[in-house]
Amino acid sequence: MLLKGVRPYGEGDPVDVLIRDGVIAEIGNDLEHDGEHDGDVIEGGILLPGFVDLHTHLREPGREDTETIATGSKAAALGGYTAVFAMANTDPVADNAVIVEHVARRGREVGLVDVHPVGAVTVGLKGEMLAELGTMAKSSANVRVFSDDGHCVHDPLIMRRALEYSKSLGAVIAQHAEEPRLTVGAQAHEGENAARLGLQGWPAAAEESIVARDCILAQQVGARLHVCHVSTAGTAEILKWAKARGAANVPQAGRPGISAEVTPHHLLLTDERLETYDPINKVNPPLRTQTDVDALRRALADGTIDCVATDHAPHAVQDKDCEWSAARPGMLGLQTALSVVVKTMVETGLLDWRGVARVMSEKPAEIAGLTDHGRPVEVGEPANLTLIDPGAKWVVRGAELASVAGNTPFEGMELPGVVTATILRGRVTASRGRIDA
Ligand SMILES: NC(=O)N[C@@H](CC(=O)O)C(=O)O
Ligand SMILES: [Zn+2]
Ligand SMILES: [Zn+2]
Repeated sequence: MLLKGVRPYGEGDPVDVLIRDGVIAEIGNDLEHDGEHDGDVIEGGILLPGFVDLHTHLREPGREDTETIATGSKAAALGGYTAVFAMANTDPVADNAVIVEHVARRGREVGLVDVHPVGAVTVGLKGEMLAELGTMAKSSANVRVFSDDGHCVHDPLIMRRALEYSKSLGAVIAQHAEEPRLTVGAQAHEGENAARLGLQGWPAAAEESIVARDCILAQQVGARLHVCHVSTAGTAEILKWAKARGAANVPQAGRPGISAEVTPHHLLLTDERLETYDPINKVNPPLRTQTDVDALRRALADGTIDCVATDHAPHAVQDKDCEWSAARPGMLGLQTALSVVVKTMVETGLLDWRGVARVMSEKPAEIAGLTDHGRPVEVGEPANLTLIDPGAKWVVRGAELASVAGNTPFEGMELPGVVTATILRGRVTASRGRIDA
């Protein structure tokens, strides 16, 4: 395959990139095919390492009416992703080797993106008994990220045991930080808007108190903690404090002791959208205030928050087109993530394209311990790549997205940045909005 006139990280003059046997073989000018096979030739664009999503809900097994590993993989490839981590809140829950091996095998069969199953921390996500982290880690799914996402590991002793166990496995615990006793019946950010609209509040303290506790536990144990979907300015401050404090005892050289992600929707949307009571805007943790949005953008730019993760959460029409308190929380994210990052971070000057590569590919891969994704765009590296047309714009239509579900909060928005090609080990998986099956 030959990429002609592309600009790695959007820097310097256009170059040609020759890919052979799934590896970047040559980078230079006026490169030609090596003759034996013509392969694809793709022209132009900004070349980045393929995106890695640490937080995706593929809904298989159990809710294939909203997404499957196949449709979710298509959405991921169209969004520029070459690897995704599929959360364990499936039905049955991915709290044992059989389920995680099924998800990994299905992902390989579909073959559009590397699907890495996340293992549950506790049996059934109930927060009461540790799941078999060891057998999931030793299974052919090679699980290295454990999370009860959708639920919080709220018992501090269980969380401490999970951190100790994950440390022995060289794994990381990804926490959905929500103190459940502070969010009983919570529907939206606890602030002026929820009060005025009569919606039960989801206080920032419910997230921040868990994050502070978990940072202290992780540093005491010397284990690795990843904070899911950071949503408040306060959590960003706690992360800055914890990272400064914990700089000394990084448990595994080269891999962050404490890391965190922010979602595209928390970088752009606020609780002003509650006005319409449209449950498309219902999400856990909830949309917060503009002050929070601005703080999250700054924290992502300065590295306090390590990466972007989509929290791609497909839901059926009947779980969204209903009255607010009955609706399921969650938003689609895989196909719109890059564009929202361009709109909120690149166009605002907070990140350059090297920064986009860091937060969407390099850091997620490092946190999860992937060795073949998030690599430099250099000769000898695996050809897991994403080509972007930065100047193009597109209008989001939920019905046109690859997911079975259509619950995008960006419906009708014109967004900047189009993924023109996604390449998985030298093979085009998606180009200009089409899947190259
Ligand atoms: N984010 C959400 O609002 N929902 C997620 C679960 C989660 O991430 O908490 C889901 O699985 O639907
Ligand atoms: Zn969550
Ligand atoms: Zn989630």
